[in-house]
Amino acid sequence: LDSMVVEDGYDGAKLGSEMTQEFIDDMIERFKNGKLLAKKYVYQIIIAVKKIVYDEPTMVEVEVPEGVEMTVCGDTHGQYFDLMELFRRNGVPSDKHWYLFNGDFVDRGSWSTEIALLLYAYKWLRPNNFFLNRGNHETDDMNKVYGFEGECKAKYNDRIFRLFSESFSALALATLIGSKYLVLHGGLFSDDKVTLDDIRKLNRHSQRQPGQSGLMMEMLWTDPQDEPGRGPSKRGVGMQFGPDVTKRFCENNGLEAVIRSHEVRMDGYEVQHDGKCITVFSAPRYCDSTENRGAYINIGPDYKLRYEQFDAVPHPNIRPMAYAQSSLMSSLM
Ligand SMILES: O=C(O)c1nn[nH]c1-c1ccccc1
Ligand SMILES: [Mn+2]
Ligand SMILES: [Mn+2]
Ligand SMILES: [Mn+2]
Repeated sequence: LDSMVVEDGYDGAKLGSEMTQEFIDDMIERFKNGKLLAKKYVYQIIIAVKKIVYDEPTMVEVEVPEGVEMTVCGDTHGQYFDLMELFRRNGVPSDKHWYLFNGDFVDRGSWSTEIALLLYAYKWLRPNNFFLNRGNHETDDMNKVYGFEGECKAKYNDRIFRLFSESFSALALATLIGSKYLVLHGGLFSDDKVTLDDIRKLNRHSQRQPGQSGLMMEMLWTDPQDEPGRGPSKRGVGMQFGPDVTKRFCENNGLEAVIRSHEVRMDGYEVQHDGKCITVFSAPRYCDSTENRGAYINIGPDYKLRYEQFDAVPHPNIRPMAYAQSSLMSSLM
């Protein structure tokens, strides 16, 4: 890395051995204007964040101290200009304004590298008050089909995609807020006996991709259903869990609720299962087609959940999945 030089003509801020707010501010403007980062800096950012997140527990545990507000965001799916709107409405990450992004940062929207690099830059700058959960779109199979792999190759190169892929495998799978709210991308389990300790003890590094079964797959893929019990997944992967499953899990683990994402909601969020299963989704006008709002959840030291909604903003005329490799091409590669 040290021997790598910044390409000629790069007119952005310099990055030294540590991330700075100044670099982030410059990066935000560059991305708004359709510019890229120097590849050397992209390598540095991903490598630094992979190291940070690799050493985090599979379930990160965080309290909200006095004077701090924690915002939980759901899927952003490469919708960079809508993420800018969220930060404009709700405030940017700072020492007093902590953020947790609950997976599916990339794919679908065509500014996935911009979102991934911005979230990673914040994680590097503020490792203890900026949090990232893995989603089912932080996986190779989804990135090949839904645009992130193609976007990395189009804007940067294949090595950068492979570095992102390794960093995605290192991400935490859940975040426990105030011992009250378990935040994870998909949802609960086919086995009633799963406890927070099982999640803590899960060695996420032994399996880079979630596969078709097991705790990691279920945490990234399952969905709530209104009917009691469990049902088949509509996605062909995972399963669906009813209000009784959520009630038992919360009782067994001393939780007030499970906060998850993974599904679009017309209001940007939905409270289900008698208030014990909350979906939050932060990609308004999803894929430029669904007329949904976006939402995020603000949590203060009182641990009350405050829901806020926001609307999509105009973006440059690049369609969703503009860089997705055609399925034929990617199957031939
Ligand atoms: O791309 C999405 O909308 C999405 N977000 N989470 N999971 C999916 C998904 C899963 C399987 C097939 C298509 C989309
Ligand atoms: Mn606000
Ligand atoms: Mn999603
Ligand atoms: Mn998802």
